[in-house]
Amino acid sequence: MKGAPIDQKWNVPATEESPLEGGFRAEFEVTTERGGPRYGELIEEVRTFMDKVRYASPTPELADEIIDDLKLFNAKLDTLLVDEWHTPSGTRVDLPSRGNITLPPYEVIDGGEDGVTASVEFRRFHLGGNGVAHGGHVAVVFDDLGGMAATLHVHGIARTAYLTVNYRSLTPLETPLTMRTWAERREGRKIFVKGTLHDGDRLCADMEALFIQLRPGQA
Ligand SMILES: CCCCCCCCCCCCCCCC(=O)SCCNC(=O)CCNC(=O)[C@H](O)C(C)(C)COP(=O)(O)OP(=O)(O)OC[C@H]1O[C@@H](n2cnc3c(N)ncnc32)[C@H](O)[C@@H]1OP(=O)(O)O
Repeated sequence: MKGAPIDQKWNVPATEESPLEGGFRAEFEVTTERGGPRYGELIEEVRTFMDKVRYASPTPELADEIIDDLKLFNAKLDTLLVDEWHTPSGTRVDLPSRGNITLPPYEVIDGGEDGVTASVEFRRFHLGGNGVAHGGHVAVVFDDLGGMAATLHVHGIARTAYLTVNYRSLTPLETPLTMRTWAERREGRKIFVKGTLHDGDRLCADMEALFIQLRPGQA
């Protein structure tokens, strides 16, 4: 298990009430093949590049060279752009963070109706200042794994109404941390979710959030 629990039924079939077009898609196409066998490596290489960019101080000549190289890469990808529902990024359940390049990499250790446990590692490019993680990146992971806990709890798509993070101690970079998220209670479409982030026994942050289960076809 890496980006999401594979044993869960993510492939909810489309119905007339919950169509594929318009609103939030009812159907998540879980994939392990899109982007090919080395897609995870591609994402990892991009993350490493961002780590380097965050800390490098290039000469103007090197910046010119890298800009030209990046333009070539971007032109290559331009020939293969698809919509969000058909990209590997976000749907590859076999990869950390479902292969989603925008998320800090996490691996789901356990996930179901009772909650989600994941190992998350903030990269060097997630630096906030003074060697530790930016609080916004911590909140992003709480949002994604809180949303996953809500989704698994109600077997339906939910959106964040609010999310409050308490930063209890510094969150280190390049260190395997444990995040737990779970639905504390449910009132109809309202799912009250809680979460914690630990470095070993030390609590780095905790959160409380409200997710609203979307109605069929709701955006
Ligand atoms: C392929 C692989 C598969 C894999 C696996 C997938 C795994 C999956 C993981 C992904 C996980 C991603 C998780 C990211 C999730 C986002 O980041 S979503 C993006 C951020 N959120 C947004 O953009 C939401 C913007 N807001 C909205 O769209 C709407 O306001 C909402 C939240 C949907 C609610 O609107 P609504 O449905 O019309 O509901 P509404 O009637 O206003 O409110 C319903 C109830 O909630 C209450 N409520 C609403 N908002 C609030 C609030 N802010 N505070 C308090 N109460 C509130 C209302 O008072 C009402 O209460 P009751 O009167 O029923 O008691």
